[in-house]
Amino acid sequence: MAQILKQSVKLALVQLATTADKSHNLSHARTKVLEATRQGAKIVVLPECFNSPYGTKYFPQYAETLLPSPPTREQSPTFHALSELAKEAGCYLIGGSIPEREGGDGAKEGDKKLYNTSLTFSPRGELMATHRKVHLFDIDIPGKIRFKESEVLSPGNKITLIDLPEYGKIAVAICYDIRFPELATIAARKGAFLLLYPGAFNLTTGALHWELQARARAMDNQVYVGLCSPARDMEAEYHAWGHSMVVDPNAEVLGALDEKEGVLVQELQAGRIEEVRKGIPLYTQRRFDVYPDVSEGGRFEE
Ligand SMILES: NC(=O)CCC(=O)C(=O)O
Repeated sequence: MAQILKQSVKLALVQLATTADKSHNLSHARTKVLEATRQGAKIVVLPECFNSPYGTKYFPQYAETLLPSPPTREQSPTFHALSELAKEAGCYLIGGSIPEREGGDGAKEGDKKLYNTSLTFSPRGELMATHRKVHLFDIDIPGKIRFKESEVLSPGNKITLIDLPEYGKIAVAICYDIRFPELATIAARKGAFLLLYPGAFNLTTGALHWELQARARAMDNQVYVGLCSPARDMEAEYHAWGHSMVVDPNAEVLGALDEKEGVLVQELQAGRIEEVRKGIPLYTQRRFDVYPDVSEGGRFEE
């Protein structure tokens, strides 16, 4: 039987120090992505909101229009920067996420919906997939943190699975999406070898849940998981947790950063998923006579 990960591959997570200056963020991302590919990475991930500060008041200010695709350079400088960078670096580039403003002529500019959106480009610079964050980050922990993405953002409506022909399928979702295991399970059961989450947890939930979520999604589904955060900036309004990490199909942390800027490069081994699944054969032990098979559902188109 064909392996789920067809050949071993180096994955890089770029824990970028982001600023309020979009063009600086884009050129700095370029430097770091090229640093990753010089170390042999073929799949490179940027963090959630990698080209802007993270915060509801910033989303409208930094939003770019992506549709109809391809956008002009004026509509989306980030689309073009990522496309050119993927080509220059010769890697699959998961462009973290950016605030997106709905395109088209319909609504007035100020009424157009905003999304938190991730773009994935091929090594030829072609757009392969778009993921709009499905589960918006709305939490309120008294005395600690209140954040309501839904005050300005609209949710996406699909699961994003991407076929990288030489390696196999990956799934991309964004940060808070990781808390919803159904999404991960559906993607894994549809054949993903790797679940990627550009994300920006915070200092309250980060310590408690960041690694736990990553390892849980890996353990439940016996796949690789990568979480890519921005570096922490205590001068910014939102303090990201950092600690970007790669977890293997047996839920072991293969590598992790601290809170500072850094590039984590980790090899994902072909055959490792099968080895783990052979030892603990969840895949043949499910009881769909007792509970439903969630992977029979799932929406893949917006
Ligand atoms: N940007 C986010 O979605 C943050 C999610 C988060 O911090 C959490 O605890 O979940």
